[in-house]
Amino acid sequence: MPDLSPREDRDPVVRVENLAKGFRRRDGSTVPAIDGVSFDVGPGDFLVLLGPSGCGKTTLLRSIAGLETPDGGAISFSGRPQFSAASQTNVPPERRGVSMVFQSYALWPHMTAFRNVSYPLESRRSGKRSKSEIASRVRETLDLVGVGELEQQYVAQMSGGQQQRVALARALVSNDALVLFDEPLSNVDAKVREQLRIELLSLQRELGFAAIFVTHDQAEAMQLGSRIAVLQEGRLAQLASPLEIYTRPANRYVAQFIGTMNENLGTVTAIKGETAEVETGIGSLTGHLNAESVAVGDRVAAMWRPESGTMTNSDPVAANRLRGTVKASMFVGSYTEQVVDVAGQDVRVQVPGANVLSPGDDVWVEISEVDVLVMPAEDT
Ligand SMILES: Nc1ncnc2c1ncn2[C@@H]1O[C@H](COP(=O)(O)OP(=O)(O)OP(=O)(O)O)[C@@H](O)[C@H]1O
Repeated sequence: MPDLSPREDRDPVVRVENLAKGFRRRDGSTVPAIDGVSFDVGPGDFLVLLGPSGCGKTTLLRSIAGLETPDGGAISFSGRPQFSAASQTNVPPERRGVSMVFQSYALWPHMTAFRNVSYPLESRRSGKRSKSEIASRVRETLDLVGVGELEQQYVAQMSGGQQQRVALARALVSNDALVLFDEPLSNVDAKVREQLRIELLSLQRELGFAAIFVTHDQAEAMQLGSRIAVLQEGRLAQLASPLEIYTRPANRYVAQFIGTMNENLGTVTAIKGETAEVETGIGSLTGHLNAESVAVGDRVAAMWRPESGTMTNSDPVAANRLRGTVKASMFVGSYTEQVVDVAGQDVRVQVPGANVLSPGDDVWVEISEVDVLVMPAEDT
């Protein structure tokens, strides 16, 4: 098994430098699937690669695994080069010492859970173990992921959730420092998915491996990631903690992709330090300026989260107040979703608990200045 222990303390588990990969289309043009991406993954990190279909997540993950050969840049694991366009290094996947969990499980359906999980240990040339050592390691891992009692069952006879647990056991059995996940939970039903996320996180904390996890589901990314890399057409739009991505999205694309946002387009009428006043179709909104390059007269988007709005029918006090009429009011359990017509545009407000209003009610919506982000309009 390749030694992934860091050569020097400062070497991350994974370093990706200026990676690029293009695919040739039939018409001869090239799609830049990854376009100059760089990041580090430290020990115990859980990095989520997030973005819509076609943004390059899978190509990036497969390049790290060695299943795809990039055109440019470099990849190293704990200081050891795995790929380098400059020095023409390209370590084959089976010698990189990483495990991968796929959306399709990629198990052998007519083999037992035990055989599926023991295979990586038997097939790795270095670090040969005895049969009984392998058997006890396989049983321990199957127990760890909660399918110990299914060890002699054929994979074809298992539910999707059970199969994905076996696939997880197969990835964890070699105890690699890095485990890669390619949308592993998208084929299991919502309840099982939720449960597997919680278990995956506690397993990752317990075992201490670094994880890179691809998903297009932003809620999954928020739940799992210690950091999230949002990809936009092969480039890194933002790499930050879930909290930072949610509260301080780098641009309009990230803001629109993560959670729900009210977005009001308008023109900047005044700038004071980091605060900008924007004249929008629903009135004047003041908020935090997200980019230095914005000037008075520029076209921008004023963006705010539904949960940042409050509703009142008495005189409002916040800097941003909008007068509107309730269009719909839906109790969804922990909050009530209000859709309010303000000057012909819908705004969404989430208020805690049950607070159902009648359509046609006149209301004020208030949003504090710190909760409104002002971003360049073209930044999508
Ligand atoms: N083998 C290939 N040949 C040609 N183009 C490809 C190939 N693989 C990927 N692409 C293109 O590269 C871009 C990135 O694809 P990739 O599969 O990495 O995206 P993704 O974000 O993982 O999408 P999804 O969530 O749909 O899997 C897309 O435009 C895709 O069409």
